[in-house]
Amino acid sequence: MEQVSKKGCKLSELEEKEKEVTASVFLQCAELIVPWLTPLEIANVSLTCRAVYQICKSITLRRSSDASRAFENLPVPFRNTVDNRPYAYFIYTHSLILPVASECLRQSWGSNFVTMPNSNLVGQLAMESVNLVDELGQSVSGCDCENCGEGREEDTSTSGRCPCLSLNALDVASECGPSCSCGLECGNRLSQKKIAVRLKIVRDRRKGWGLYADQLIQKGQFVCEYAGELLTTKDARRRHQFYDELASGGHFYSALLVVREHLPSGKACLRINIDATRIGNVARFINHSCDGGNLSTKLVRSSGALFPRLCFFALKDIQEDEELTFSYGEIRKRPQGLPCFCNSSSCFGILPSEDT
Ligand SMILES: C[S@@+](CC[C@H](N)C(=O)[O-])C[C@H]1O[C@@H](n2cnc3c(N)ncnc32)[C@H](O)[C@@H]1O
Repeated sequence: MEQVSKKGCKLSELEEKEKEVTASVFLQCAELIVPWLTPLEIANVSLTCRAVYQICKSITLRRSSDASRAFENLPVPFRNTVDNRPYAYFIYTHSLILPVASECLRQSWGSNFVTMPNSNLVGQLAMESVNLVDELGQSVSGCDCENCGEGREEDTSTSGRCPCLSLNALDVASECGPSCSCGLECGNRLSQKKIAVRLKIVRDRRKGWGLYADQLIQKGQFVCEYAGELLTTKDARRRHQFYDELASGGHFYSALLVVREHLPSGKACLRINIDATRIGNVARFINHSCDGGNLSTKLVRSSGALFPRLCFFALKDIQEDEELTFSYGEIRKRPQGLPCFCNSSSCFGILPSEDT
């Protein structure tokens, strides 16, 4: 005989309702939690039940439709026609950051809700607070002009030009920065804005993922910055060794780049180690080409910022569907280095490598 509760509902109906509410709360929690999981964790929880499987599936789909997690103005999709990997997993940052401890490495990706991509990256704030200051603690070398970007290329006289523009040198460009009175909308902050060209990340059987143009990119156009963790040389050497071991086992792609800025004295250089392997942006997918590729690199210093940033520009007009590449370097220290599949007529057969 069915029992009747105080409100007159049959107990089995109440139990059913309770189950429905519990299931709906459980699924809402899953929607919130799954975007924070790694691909392996997602694969494991997707086995829980059909509803969680569906959530995991739609999050995987959202991840593969935009590597930039809506941080950039335009989505950067993954395209794979060679195997069943839907996307590559990494944490997104749009700029250089100080190293983040492994236990802090979580970022929501693929959620239905809009999240601030870098809001959980503790290294970000620390990096932004590293600025050049004078003896009184005031930020140095900033400008307080209006229309900073005017006369960028044409005007060679320095009168009336933004002082930040006048600092442009052959191998280091200069932009307005943290110590200037202008904001992000300033015309002299080209490389600090979000990516303005359509890109996609395409899978290759031998090279792994690669970055491709998804529209015509004109010669000279800014493409993206090489963003990632800024490491000390000691840490870079340690990670390099670790990545080499992983790469020798196959299917591991490291994105640790060493940049050297030659100082005016000519006797020393500033060494910058950027590791985009765990935390980076779309530039971490740019493959090497022995012929120099179609991208040029330039160090860009923002006024008042301590470190210059490595930025990529189109070396020539780049057609839609063309792979974006640059040269990783000239030195091949290890004859048994990783094989190169750049396919250029000047291919050396092995990727550049040097002692870090
Ligand atoms: C910065 S990552 C580039 C993205 C990488 N392909 C991926 O799937 O993540 C650098 C690594 O990609 C691979 N790679 C880059 N250029 C290559 C080339 N021309 N031939 C073969 N492998 C290449 C190497 O494993 C290299 O260590």
